[in-house]
Amino acid sequence: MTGGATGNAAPSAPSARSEVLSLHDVRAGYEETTVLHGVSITVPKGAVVALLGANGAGKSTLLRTAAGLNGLQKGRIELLGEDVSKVSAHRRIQRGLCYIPEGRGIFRSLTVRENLALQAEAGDGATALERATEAFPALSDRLEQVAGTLSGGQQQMLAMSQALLRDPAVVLVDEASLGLAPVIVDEVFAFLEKLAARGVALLVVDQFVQRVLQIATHAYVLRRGRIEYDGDPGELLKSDIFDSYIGAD
Ligand SMILES: Nc1ncnc2c1ncn2[C@@H]1O[C@H](COP(=O)(O)OP(=O)(O)OP(=O)(O)O)[C@@H](O)[C@H]1O
Repeated sequence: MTGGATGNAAPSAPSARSEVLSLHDVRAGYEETTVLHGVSITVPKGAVVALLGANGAGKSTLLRTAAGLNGLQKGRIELLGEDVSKVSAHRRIQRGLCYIPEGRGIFRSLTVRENLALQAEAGDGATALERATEAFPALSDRLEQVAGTLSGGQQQMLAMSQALLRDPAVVLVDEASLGLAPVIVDEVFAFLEKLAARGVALLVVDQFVQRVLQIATHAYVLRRGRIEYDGDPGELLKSDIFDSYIGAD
C-alpha cells in the first residue's frame, strides 16, 4: 500500500520473504480487555517502521504482543517467515527479535557489567561488554556501578546495548527517548539510524513523532487498537490523520 487510511481488517496473505516481522489480524490485550482489534502490520527487512498513535491507542501493547509478552487472543505473528504465535518470548529473542521496553527494562539493582552479562548469550559476556562499551563509551567507566544509579541517558544506553548482541533481525523500541535531555535524545536517534544502516529492521514507538518520521521508511497510526494509517511517512505528515490523532511534537 502506498499511503492512506485503512481499516486494515482483511486477513493478510502469507508473508513474502522480505518480511522480518509481521502481525496478521492480531487481537490481543490483557485478561478480559481487548486492546488490539484485528491489527496487521509488516516490518520488511532493513525498514524503519514508525508506529504512532495517541496515548492509550495500543502501541506498547502491540510491541509487547509481538515480543511474546502479551497473550494473543486471535491472529498470527511471523518472525523471519516462521509462525511464532505460540513461541515464548525468550525463544523469539533467540530467533532474532530484540525488544527494548519503555522504562528501559534493565535490572536496576545489578551493575552495568552484570546487566550486560545477562543480556548476552550464555558464555558470551565478554563480547557483550566489548560491543556495548564500543558503542557507548560512557558505559565503560561505569561497569561496576549499580544500574539504578546511572543517569536516565546512561540507563537507556545500557538498555539499547542489547540490540548489539545476538545480531537481531528486528528491534522493537518503545519510547527510548522518554524523559531524556535533548542531547541524549540525539544520541538515541543516532543509534537507531546506525542500527538501520547495518540492515537491522526497526519498529519504533516514540513521543518525538516528527523525528521518528524523519528516519522512518513506513508509518502506521494506531487508533483505539485499529490501524488508521498504513503508508508513507511523508504523506502522513500532510494528512488529516496526523493533525487529528498525533499533532505536533
Ligand atoms: N497491564 C495492563 N492491564 C490492563 N490494561 C492495560 C495494561 N497495560 C495497558 N493497558 C490498557 O491498554 C490500553 C493500551 O495501552 P498501551 O500502553 O498499549 O497504549 P500506548 O499507545 O502505548 O499508550 P501511551 O502512548 O500512553 O504509552 C490502554 O487503555 C491501557 O489502559
